[in-house]
Amino acid sequence: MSKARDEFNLEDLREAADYLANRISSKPKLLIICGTGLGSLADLVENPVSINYEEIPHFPVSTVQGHHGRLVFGTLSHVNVVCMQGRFHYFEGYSVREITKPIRIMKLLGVEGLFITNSAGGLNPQYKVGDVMILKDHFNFLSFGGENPLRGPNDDNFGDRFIPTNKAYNKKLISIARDIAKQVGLKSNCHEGVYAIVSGPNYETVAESRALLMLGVDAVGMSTVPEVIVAKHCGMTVFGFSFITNLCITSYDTDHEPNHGNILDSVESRSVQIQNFVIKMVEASKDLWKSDR
Ligand SMILES: O=P(O)(O)O[C@H]1O[C@H](CO)[C@@H](O)[C@H]1O
Ligand code: HPA
Repeated sequence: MSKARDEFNLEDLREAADYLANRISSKPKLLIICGTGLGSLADLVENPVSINYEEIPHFPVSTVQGHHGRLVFGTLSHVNVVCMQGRFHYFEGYSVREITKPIRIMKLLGVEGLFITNSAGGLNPQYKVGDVMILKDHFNFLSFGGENPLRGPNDDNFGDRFIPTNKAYNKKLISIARDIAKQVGLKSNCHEGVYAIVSGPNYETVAESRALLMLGVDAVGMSTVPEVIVAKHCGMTVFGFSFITNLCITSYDTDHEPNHGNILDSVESRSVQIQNFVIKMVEASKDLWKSDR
């Protein structure tokens, strides 16, 4: 029986990175992944060059409503950035290695930092719809079931076989984010918490939401963690936040049900504040991403 080609095959990753390098005039230092409904973050990019995922060799394609499926290269606060307007999820049928392929391609292009965003359901009883949660840690339920993107042959070109993840989210960037949240008017709507990935695509049962809460999870979604693990493996500096689009249901006495349409609408309501938050985060951290470093 023939063995399937490894999604992290270096030749394929290099082919994709070389293709992108030939289409852009300056290489990015910072990758911004736009979560569900947060694609308008890419509208902030100056002198944009957009490349559809379909055009890039070996790149996966987006299948979820609210994810455009293109890379937007350009500058933000004088930093060379690339936005992924659309990400990949395990529930779409992709393996966790396929989901995280873009991280390795960007590393080959010279990216040193990752700003990762997502839409998530709030579990912490203090959270409200429209709040922001800065990620201080995560809980990888996929990995508990063996679905870790680093499972399989380790490529030493990128990083070591065994890596720590207890400091996955950069503390300095978290502290900067605290101040910036106040500046953009998010003070009482901004929290620091633990994000958990579940496979989806169904939203949680009452029993599942209650269990997640007991385990110390503040917000739950279906993304982000695989990308963060692969970014840490290849030495990137990571900052992440969740936009709380709905509250997880922990009571049997309600008729309410979460749905993706409402989730997209709730992001819309705060998009300007979120954009300002991201612009100021890039501005405040720009010494980390200087192009001549
Ligand atoms: O994590 P992002 O891509 O922001 O999207 C979140 O929103 C979708 C569910 O409404 C799921 O895909 C979940 O992961
Ligand atoms: N659960 C899981 N994923 C999500 C949710 C949720 O409530 N909201 C947005 N993404």
